[in-house]
Amino acid sequence: MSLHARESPPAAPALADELAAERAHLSRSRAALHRMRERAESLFATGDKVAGDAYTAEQLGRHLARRVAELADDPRTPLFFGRLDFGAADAEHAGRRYHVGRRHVTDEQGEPLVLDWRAPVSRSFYRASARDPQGLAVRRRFGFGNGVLTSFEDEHLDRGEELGTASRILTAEIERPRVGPMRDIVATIQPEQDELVRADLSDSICVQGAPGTGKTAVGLHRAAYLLYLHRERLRRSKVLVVGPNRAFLGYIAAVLPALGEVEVDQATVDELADRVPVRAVDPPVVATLKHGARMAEVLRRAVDAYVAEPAEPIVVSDGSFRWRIGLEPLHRLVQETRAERLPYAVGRERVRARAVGLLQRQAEARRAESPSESWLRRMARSKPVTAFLDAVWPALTPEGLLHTLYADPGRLAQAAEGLLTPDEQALLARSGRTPKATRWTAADAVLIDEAAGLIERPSGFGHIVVDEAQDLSPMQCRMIARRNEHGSLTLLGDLAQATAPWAATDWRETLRHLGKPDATVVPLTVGFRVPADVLDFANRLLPALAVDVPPAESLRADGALELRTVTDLCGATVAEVRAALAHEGSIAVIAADDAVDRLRTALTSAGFETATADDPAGGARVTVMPATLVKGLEYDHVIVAEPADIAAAEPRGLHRLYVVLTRAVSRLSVLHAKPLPEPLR
Ligand SMILES: Nc1ncnc2c1ncn2[C@@H]1O[C@H](COP(=O)(O)OP(=O)(O)OP(=O)(O)O)[C@@H](O)[C@H]1O
Repeated sequence: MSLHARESPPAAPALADELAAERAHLSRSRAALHRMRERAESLFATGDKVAGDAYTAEQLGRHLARRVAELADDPRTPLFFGRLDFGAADAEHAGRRYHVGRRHVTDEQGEPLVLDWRAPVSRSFYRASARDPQGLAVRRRFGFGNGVLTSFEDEHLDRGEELGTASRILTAEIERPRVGPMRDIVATIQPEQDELVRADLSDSICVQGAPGTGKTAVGLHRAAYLLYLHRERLRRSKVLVVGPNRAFLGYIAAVLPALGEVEVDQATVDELADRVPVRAVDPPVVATLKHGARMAEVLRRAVDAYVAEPAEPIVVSDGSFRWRIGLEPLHRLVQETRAERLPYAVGRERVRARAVGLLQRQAEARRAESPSESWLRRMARSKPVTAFLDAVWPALTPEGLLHTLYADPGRLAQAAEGLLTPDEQALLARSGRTPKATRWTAADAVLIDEAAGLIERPSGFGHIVVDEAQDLSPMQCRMIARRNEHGSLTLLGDLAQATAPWAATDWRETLRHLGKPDATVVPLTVGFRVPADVLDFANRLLPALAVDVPPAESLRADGALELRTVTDLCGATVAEVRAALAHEGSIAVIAADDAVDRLRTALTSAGFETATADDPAGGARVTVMPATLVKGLEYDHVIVAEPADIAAAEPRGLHRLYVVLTRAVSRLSVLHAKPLPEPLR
C-alpha cells in the first residue's frame, strides 16, 4: 500500500515545512487556550460581584471554577492529535480542515483552532475507513514526544489508503513503557471501542473483554463523551464510576480530568454501602449467603412483617371535641397503603396523612369549614395518631431491621420461610445489644443498603460505569441498580477474571440483578496491553477457568516472557528487580498476599525503595503488590513470585493467577520454587 506515513525527521523540505506549520498551529492553539483560561480565571475572580444573590454567586463560582479546571493545559500531553481534511464531496464540510484534540480551542474571533474529540464532526477521525471515508480526503495522525509534535502520518482515504492497526503512531502508543497512573487513549481509540464510547445515553451496555482490551479505557471515555453531550442533564443527575478498590480508583483517577471532566464521582463497591462502619469479617460461607439474591426477598418480607392490622380505634381530642376513627376505616386505610408498595417510611407518612385526612373530613362535616393548617399539624403529631402509627406501621431504620432479624430467630424464621434452610438461618443468627453496638461486616453493610432501599426512596445517578463487574454479588448488583433506576449503565468486566465466591458465570444474570436485563453484551477481543507471548501463556489457564469467553488476540508482537525455576525466591526476586531496573517503566512484584511483607523486606534490605498498593502515583518505580489487589492495574515489567501459592490461596485461585499474569505491558518474569500450577506446565 502506498502511504504517506512520515516520521520525524522528515526527509523532504516540504515535509519539514508541513511539520513546522503544524507546530505553529500547536503554539497558536496553546496560546489561545491560555487566553481562554485567563479569561475564565478573571471571571472567576469577579464572579461574586456580578452575581445577584449568594446562591447565584455560588452557582456561578462553581461553574467558573470548573471551567478554569477544564481549561488546564498539560504541556506533556498533545492539545491535538489528529487532523481531518474533508474532500470536495462532503456537503457540510467540503474543503475544510479541522484539528481534533482534547477540547475545543477557539481563537479571539471564535474560530475553532481545535475541535473537541467528542464533537459530532470528530467522529470521522475514529470511524472513517477506506471503505467508508465519511467525507474525508485525508486523515492525519500526529506523533508526540513530551508534548512536542514530532511526526505525522497521513491516510488518503479517498485513494483507498488505510493504515488501521498498522499505524506506527498507534503502535508506538501501545508499546510505550508504562509509568504511573493510567492515561487516556483519546488519540488512538479504535473503531469498535468508539462505537461503545459513543453509545446513546439511554443505552445500557455490558462489555465482556479479555485482559487489556481497553474496557476501563472505554468506560471512562464513554463517561467523558456522555458528559459532553448531555452536560446539563448529567451535571444534575451526575455520573458515578465504581471500581473494585481504592488502589484501582487511584490508578484511573487522572484519566477523566485529563479529558477535561472534573466532576465525576468515584467509589468502590464497598464505599457505596456506607451507612454503617464495617468492623468485622464474615466467614466465607456466611458472606456468600448474605450476598445471595434470596436475601432480597428475606428482607422484603421482614420489612412487610412490621405492618400490623389495627387493633383499636383512634380517639383524639382537640380540646373542644373528641374525634374517633373506627377500626373498619383504619383497616381499609392500612390495606390501601400496603397495596401501593411504597418505600416503608413513605408508607408510614402516607398512613399518618390518611388518618389525619379522615379526621379532617369529620371536622369539615361537623363545622362546615376546613380546619386550619395548625390544627392538621397538631392532629398529625398527636399522641393517639402517633400511637396508632407505632402499632400498625412502626418507625424502622435499616440497621434496626437487620439487627432485629439477626437477633430474633422467630422473626428471621418468618421472613426466611421456604427461602433459607434452618441451618442457613442459624448462620445469620447474631447478637449485639443495639444496632450501634453491632460489629457489622461488609456483607451486612450491603444488606443494610438493601433495607434502606426498602424503607426510603433512594436517589440515583444519570449514568454509572461499573468496572471489574464480574465480581459483583447479586446483592451488590441490586445496590447499584437502586442508584441507577432512571439512569443507564456501562458494565465492564471479564468473566475469566472473576475471583469472588459469588461471581457470575453469565452476564445475563448480572444484568438482571442490575435491573438492565436487556442491555447489549458486546465483546472486545483486541488486546492492547499484554504481549502475544505473555497472553498465550496466560491463556493456557482459560480451559481450567470454566467460563465461556472469547480469548483476546494481542496487537503486540514485542515483549518478553521468562519462566525461571529458583531455589531462593526472595534472592531471585531481588536479582530480577535489579535487572528490571535497567529498563524504562514501572515494575511490580506480585505475590500471594501473605508473601508480600517478606518480599518487601528482602527488597528493602537490598537497598531498593518500594511503593505500596495505596500509592500508585508515588515516586518509587518498584511496587510490591498482593495478588488480590492488582485487578485492573498494569505495570511495564511484572515479576510473579511463586504462582502456585497464588493459585492455592483461595478457591478461585487460578482465576486470580490469570489476572496476575495479564498485568504485564512489556515483560513478565515468573519465578517459582514449587512446580507451576498444572495448566501452565
Ligand atoms: N485504543 C487504544 N489505544 C492505545 N492504547 C490502548 C487502547 N485501548 C486500550 N489501550 C491501553 O491498553 C491498556 C489496557 O487497557 P484497559 O486497562 O482499559 O484494559 P481492560 O480491558 O480494562 O483490562 P483488564 O481486564 O485487565 O482490567 C491500557 O494501557 C490502555 O491505555
